Amino acid sequence: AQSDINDFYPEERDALLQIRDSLPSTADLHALWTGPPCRRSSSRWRGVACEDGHVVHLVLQGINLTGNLPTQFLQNITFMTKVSFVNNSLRGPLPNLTGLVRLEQVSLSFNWFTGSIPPEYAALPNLKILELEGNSLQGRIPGFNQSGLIRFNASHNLLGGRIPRTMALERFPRGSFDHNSQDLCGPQLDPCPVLPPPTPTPTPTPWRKREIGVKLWVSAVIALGGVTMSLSGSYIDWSVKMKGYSHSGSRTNPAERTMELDLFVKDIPSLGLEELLRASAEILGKGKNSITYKAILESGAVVVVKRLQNLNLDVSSSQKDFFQQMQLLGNLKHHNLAQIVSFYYSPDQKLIIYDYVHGYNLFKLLHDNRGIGRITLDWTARVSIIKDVAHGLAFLHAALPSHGAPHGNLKSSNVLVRREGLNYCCKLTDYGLLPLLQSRKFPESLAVWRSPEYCQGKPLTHKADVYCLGILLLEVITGKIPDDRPLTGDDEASSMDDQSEWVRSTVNSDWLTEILDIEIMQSREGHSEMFRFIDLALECTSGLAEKRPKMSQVLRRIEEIG
Ligand SMILES: Nc1ncnc2c1ncn2[C@@H]1O[C@H](COP(=O)(O)OP(=O)(O)OP(=O)(O)O)[C@@H](O)[C@H]1O
Repeated sequence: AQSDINDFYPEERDALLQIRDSLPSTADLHALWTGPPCRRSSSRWRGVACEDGHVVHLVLQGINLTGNLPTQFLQNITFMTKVSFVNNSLRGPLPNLTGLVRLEQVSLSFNWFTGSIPPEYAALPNLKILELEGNSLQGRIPGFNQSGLIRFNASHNLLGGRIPRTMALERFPRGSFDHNSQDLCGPQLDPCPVLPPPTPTPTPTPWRKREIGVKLWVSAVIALGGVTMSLSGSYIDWSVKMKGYSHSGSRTNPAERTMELDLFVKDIPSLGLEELLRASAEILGKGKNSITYKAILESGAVVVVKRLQNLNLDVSSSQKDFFQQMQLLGNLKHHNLAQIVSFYYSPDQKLIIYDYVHGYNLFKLLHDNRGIGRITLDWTARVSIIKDVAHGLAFLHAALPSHGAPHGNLKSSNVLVRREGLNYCCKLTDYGLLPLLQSRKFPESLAVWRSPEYCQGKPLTHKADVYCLGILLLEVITGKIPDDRPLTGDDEASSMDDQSEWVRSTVNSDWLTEILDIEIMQSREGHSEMFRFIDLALECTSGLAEKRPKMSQVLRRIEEIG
């Protein structure tokens, strides 16, 4: 009989070591994956499970595993039944799974995988769960028809064409397929066209070669170019995303493309739309109403492009309203706002182009990587962040007095934090879009839609932003993530379902110091300020909008405290 130590298969270990040795992550796999992966039916390796000395599960989720998965590495782990790399930063093609006949679960969602879904995935005889959502996969969906398939999700990719009409795939709802290319079709989404689309005639001059008179003044971001260029090699093809409207967007007319856009940054260097389309881009985030890209232009300049989606379903505003709103927002200048550089409108596409802010968003700074290896955010930094946020919001309130909620989407992921030496500088983004999104269709997609008054069907005022600021203050002080469960969307039910419960449970503690984020609790100074901020946050999150202070008062109090 083999001893325990030898009771594993070296080729399986070697395969796992390829990951350990080639992909950085926040889990220290070098320290955690030593010795044999399996001891009969147990494993000490993080994320690995074994049976009879064979590796059967590999589950590495949310550890920021970064880079290209070695494509063939799984081939030698022939007893594998479950593989999951959900919520990492893996790039390149999906792994080869040919011959892994025991596989029951393949979960690769929320990464940056590109290329197509390999047809051999449809030949895995025992597949029960396939999760691929939230990548950048292209091409057609293969004809999955495994009778045991109980979960399938390929949404939020760039897939196109006809969804194969198999019994297995027809069992899955719209949500398994939506947010892909416009031409992905089938009974689960929009029906496919009966006739093949006509060949375009005559063949137009390639759009890249057209004279496009669009100019964007981007010198403000050129200064950041050097920093971001160092990230080269990890970008998806931005022009693929944009071709959605350049080619298939039949309603886009050439005159519109050559129209001069309004520009909000005054410096001289110019840029055509052509160059924007050629820029390589990386997806920064996908929300219910938008996808946000970081685009690196040929000049090295970096911009952020927010592509608003679903507005044609929701928007009550016309092109004129969109232009007016963008003119208003683009002309706002404040050092605590991410500057809008320009915008683009076509019937199918609405783009807002911002200055790129080099740094992290506040959500990441507060919550990512808690535990070993985390860089803590001390109290001084938090006070300076709170002040910047309050200045940015107070400016918006003064500049847009007639707007319901001038920011409308204040939350920690929309606070961009740049480190400047020992100091932090924050810029608010995603502001001013409420008038363009007047629908209850996606009730969780704007922060003000979680305020008590909205949930009770009442109109939104500046006080809804104050409410969001109160939530943000509590998040900064307690380190707790605000309740983000989707609302029901049904007025009566959702009136009970705003974030008030989260506020109460967050501050409801017998020992006041227990509510402080552990990272600031240990600081020797500042406790009385922390509690004064909590008092202010509670006033800001009052269930009654009229009881909340005005933003100008909030700013004054923050200045007094800090
Ligand atoms: N101007 C910018 N500069 C740098 N990073 C940005 C900029 N704008 C947005 N980002 C980053 O892109 C991410 C995605 O933005 P996006 O607004 O789509 O996401 P979100 O905040 O998660 O969702 P929502 O659509 O509800 O605001 C943000 O979390 C932020 O970190």
